[in-house]
Formats: sequence, C-alpha cells, structure tokens
Amino acid sequence: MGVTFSSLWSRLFSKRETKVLILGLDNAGKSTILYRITMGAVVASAPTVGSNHEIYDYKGVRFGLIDLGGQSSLRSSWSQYFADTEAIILVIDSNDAARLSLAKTELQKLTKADELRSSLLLVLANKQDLPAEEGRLTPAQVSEALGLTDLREREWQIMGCSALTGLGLMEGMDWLVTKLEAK
Ligand SMILES: Nc1nc2c(ncn2[C@@H]2O[C@H](COP(=O)(O)OP(=O)(O)OP(=O)(O)O)[C@@H](O)[C@H]2O)c(=O)[nH]1
Ligand SMILES: [Mg+2]
Repeated sequence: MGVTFSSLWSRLFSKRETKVLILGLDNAGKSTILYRITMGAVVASAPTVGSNHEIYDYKGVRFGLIDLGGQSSLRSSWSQYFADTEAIILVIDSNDAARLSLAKTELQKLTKADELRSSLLLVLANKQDLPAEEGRLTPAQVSEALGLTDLREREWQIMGCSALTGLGLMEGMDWLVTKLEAK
C-alpha cells in the first residue's frame, strides 16, 4: 500500500514527466495528433526529422509526449529514446492498408525491445474520418492486421481516432491515465 501511494503521489504531485513515445510509420498522423492533443487544433507540419517534445498536463498526470519521425531512415534511431518510456502511442494510418504489414514489423521490434518491456501500448487507428468505401479500415481490422491479440504480457488498447476531428483522442489519453494510476 505504501509503495502504491508513493508512486501515485510522485506521479500526481511532483510533476514528474511521464514519458510517452508517439511512434508509427511516416504520414500516419503522429505530429498532427501531438498538436491536436496539446494545442487543441490542427497544425500543419512537415514530415518530422528528429523529434517534437511537448509537455501536457492531463487529469493530474504531467505527460512528456515525444513524437519521432517515422520515415524508414529515421526509424532505426527510435531506440535512442526508449529508456524510461512508460507508454507508447503507436499511430496507424487506417487508410494505408498496403503498409500495415510494415507497421506490424515495426510493432514487433517495439514489443521485443527490452527497455519497452513494461511500457503500456495504445494503438491509435487514425484517419477514421476518411470514407470506409475508399478503403479506410476499422479499428477491428487494424487490430487483426497487427495481430494485437497475440501480444502477451503487455497492457494494450486500440482506439479509432481522427486527428482532424479530434474523435477518440481524449478517450485514448483517458485509458493511459487509468492504466498509469493503476501501475
Ligand atoms: N484525413 C486525415 N488526415 C490526417 C489525419 N491525421 C493526419 N492527417 C494527415 O496526414 C498527413 C501526415 O500527417 P503528419 O502528422 O505529418 O504525419 P507523421 O506521422 O507525423 O509523419 P512523419 O513526421 O513523417 O513521421 C498530413 O497531411 C495530415 O494532415 C486524420 O486523422 N485524418
Ligand atoms: Mg511527424
């Protein structure tokens, strides 16, 4: 009980940053999601080279949200950021069925990384505002393609979202807060 209380205390009141990495393939919508959450607006941004770091206080948790570039040449440097990561937000372009197997390969690398062993995993099936008739997949289809139900010993959740409309984003943050408080 003492341990639980002190970890809650440190998270809620010391304003220690809870490190969250926002990862996913290029064009998935990571930076758009970052700024939609932290600024409440859609901010146009060029493909990320390097990282964007924003602090976001939400429901008593001080999130340190770190958005990394997803281009193939940049993905090999993701691991430099892994230490002390409490949660990964994996952003998927639900309209890019052709690259879901590549996204799955990247997810498998993340799940094998020792430093991410105890990180929570929130998968955001982004771009749900696009029409299903034109090939946009549902969160259930994205989950199936990524093989999420095969993940063992990891707390994960998938949610549909749209960085353009804001749909689903705060529900994702709520899930993180709930799981972090239970840690
Ligand atoms: N329709 C739609 N477009 C989106 C959504 N989210 C992002 N986009 C668009 O997708 C494109 C890529 O968005 P970014 O946020 O730059 O993607 P990223 O994942 O940060 O890409 P990298 O920095 O290259 O890794 C932009 O044109 C966005 O406007 C969404 O929810 N719906
Ligand atoms: Mg970006």
